[in-house]
Amino acid sequence: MAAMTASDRAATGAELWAWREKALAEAQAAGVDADEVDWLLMAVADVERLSLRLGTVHQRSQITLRYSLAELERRWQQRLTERTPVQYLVGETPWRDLMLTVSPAVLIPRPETELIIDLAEAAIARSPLRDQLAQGIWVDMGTGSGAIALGLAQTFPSARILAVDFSAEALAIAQGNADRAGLQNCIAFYNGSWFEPLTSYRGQLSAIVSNPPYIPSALLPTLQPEVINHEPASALDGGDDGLDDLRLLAAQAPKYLVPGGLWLVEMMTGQGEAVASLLEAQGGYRDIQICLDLAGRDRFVQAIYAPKL
Ligand SMILES: C[S@@+](CC[C@H](N)C(=O)[O-])C[C@H]1O[C@@H](n2cnc3c(N)ncnc32)[C@H](O)[C@@H]1O
Repeated sequence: MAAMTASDRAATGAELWAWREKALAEAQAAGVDADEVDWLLMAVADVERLSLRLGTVHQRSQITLRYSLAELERRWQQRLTERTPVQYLVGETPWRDLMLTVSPAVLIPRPETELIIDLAEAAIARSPLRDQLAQGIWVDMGTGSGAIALGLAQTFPSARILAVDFSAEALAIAQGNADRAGLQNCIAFYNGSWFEPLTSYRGQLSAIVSNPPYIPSALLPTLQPEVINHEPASALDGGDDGLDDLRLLAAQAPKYLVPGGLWLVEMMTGQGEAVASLLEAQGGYRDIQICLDLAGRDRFVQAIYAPKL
């Protein structure tokens, strides 16, 4: 980004309003969600959503900017022509009640994933071991931006959370997000492939929670350009049937969970029966449940580790 001069750091309400009108027309023509225009504006300028909706921003004589109008326009054109997700352009995204830093090194945490925290909370509330589990060691496998680890740390303040990712770049973002949320003392970060960095935790984990890559490789080219051209392929590609990583998590978890511990994953709609079958075939799980997302689609599978004695 070019260095900003003092005059770059401010715009009139009328200037921002005119830019917004132009961008809204371009968004409509390009099939981009109109809300993204306001999202970008709010990230750049000291403006409230309501003042944009009501048009009162127009009346303000001077508005402070984080970067210049020219830079705003450059990023907007990048959104339209390169289909760069707006979250990467502004460098952050809301998730639950958190604001998370994101970069192209991490998957943009999705709204549907927010539910995994509520499912974990409900599963622990139902467990006869609830106090023990809630104070135990939890893992977010494939933490990316750290979204799930942070959500778990907020929900289970007495738990110790481990966040694993094989991308060192992703872990740096996740660590920054833990600092930003004041949760850095609750979460330990591990760089490595799935259980590899956790061998010292065998038999000790209260819960394994994960949103692993689950998209069948052949489907990757059919994803929206925002996803396939910008988000890390290593966060998406689940191998031939999409189940490579889910299979590994189902097979390895019994070595790490305490009896009564929770196994909870997100998967692609339509994979519920296959994932439940993996767990049944493994033999060490009970209470296997396919859970729906808010749109009513199978999106999560949970189970309790119950070793055969
Ligand atoms: C679908 S993304 C989920 C990111 C984040 N948990 C979320 O829900 O937004 C999957 C994550 O798994 C990580 N990952 C992929 N393969 C891995 C492996 N073998 N070991 C550890 N992490 C892996 C990717 O780097 C990515 O961050």
